[in-house]
Amino acid sequence: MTARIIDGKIISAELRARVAAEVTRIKTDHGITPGLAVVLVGSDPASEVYVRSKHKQTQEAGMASFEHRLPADVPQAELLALIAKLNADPAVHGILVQLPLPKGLDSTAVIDAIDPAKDVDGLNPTNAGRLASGLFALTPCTPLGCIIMAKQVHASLEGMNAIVIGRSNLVGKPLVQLLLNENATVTIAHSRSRDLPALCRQADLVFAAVGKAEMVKGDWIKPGATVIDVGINRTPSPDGGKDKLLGDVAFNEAKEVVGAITPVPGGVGLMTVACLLVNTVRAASAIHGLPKPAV
Ligand SMILES: Nc1nc2c(c(=O)[nH]1)N[C@@H](CN(C=O)c1ccc(C(=O)N[C@@H](CCC(=O)O)C(=O)O)cc1)CN2
Repeated sequence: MTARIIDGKIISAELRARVAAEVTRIKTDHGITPGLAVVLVGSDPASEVYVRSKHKQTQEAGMASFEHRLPADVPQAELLALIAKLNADPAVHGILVQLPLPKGLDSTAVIDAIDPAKDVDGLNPTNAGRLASGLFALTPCTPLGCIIMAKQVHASLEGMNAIVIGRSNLVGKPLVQLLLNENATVTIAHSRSRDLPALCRQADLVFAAVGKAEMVKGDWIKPGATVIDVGINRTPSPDGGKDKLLGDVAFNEAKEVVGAITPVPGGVGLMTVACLLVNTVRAASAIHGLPKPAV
């Protein structure tokens, strides 16, 4: 069987074009420019790359981008004061604090401080609770991207057996809720699950979000299954060159078995930023009481 490669480059570009069209419409019809504020604390090299990409793509979509950089040793109170300022700023419709935060800062308190209406990461307990209750919520970006990618292969996920490997607040837990909203049958597995390979083999849809390079092997996968690989594991290159990016799935083994699979890089990661733009448009529309946007 030849595996279909689910191309994040193409799907994210299409989504970003739809966001840009929606931004133009909101500006023309309502005179509102959606604005996103991204807060980067410290200088983690991967976070720097992600924040630069967020800034560039926000501007390309026609939105206002506000970047705030703080030193790694910033006092918690100063970070919370910046969040309070952004909560009150009418030009800012979305607030995102890049994670992970440097040691010594309490990320739970920081996320709690973000106005739920501007929480474009969907991590505030109000949004997490609303999502779990089936209400309108801003939803974490990577799980949103996972669902969009799965739906490129299956128009409906209803009744499918899905496994989510990983139970983080950023990916695993919200992804389970989104899959339930799609009427999938969901198993959530984690480091303490017994016989993970056997659980995995029952799934039509595999979402791997464990953060361990190539942990999910080819013989764990049901033939023809769809695999969405959320892992981005930086691994030293054997020849001492640039680090390699590996997913949580052993891609070369898996592609011989699956029906469709996302690559790493070039898969889910690219959807994360595109979905952040979607959430910013949704937040701006909700804050101003505009009709639901077309993205
Ligand atoms: N506040 C948040 N922090 C973090 C999130 C998040 O959703 N909210 N997710 C990740 C990092 N992330 C966005 O912030 C992110 C990850 C990956 C990519 C991406 O484009 N990946 C590329 C490879 C890029 C590379 O070379 O590193 C790909 O997979 O092809 C974008 C954004 C943790 N923090």
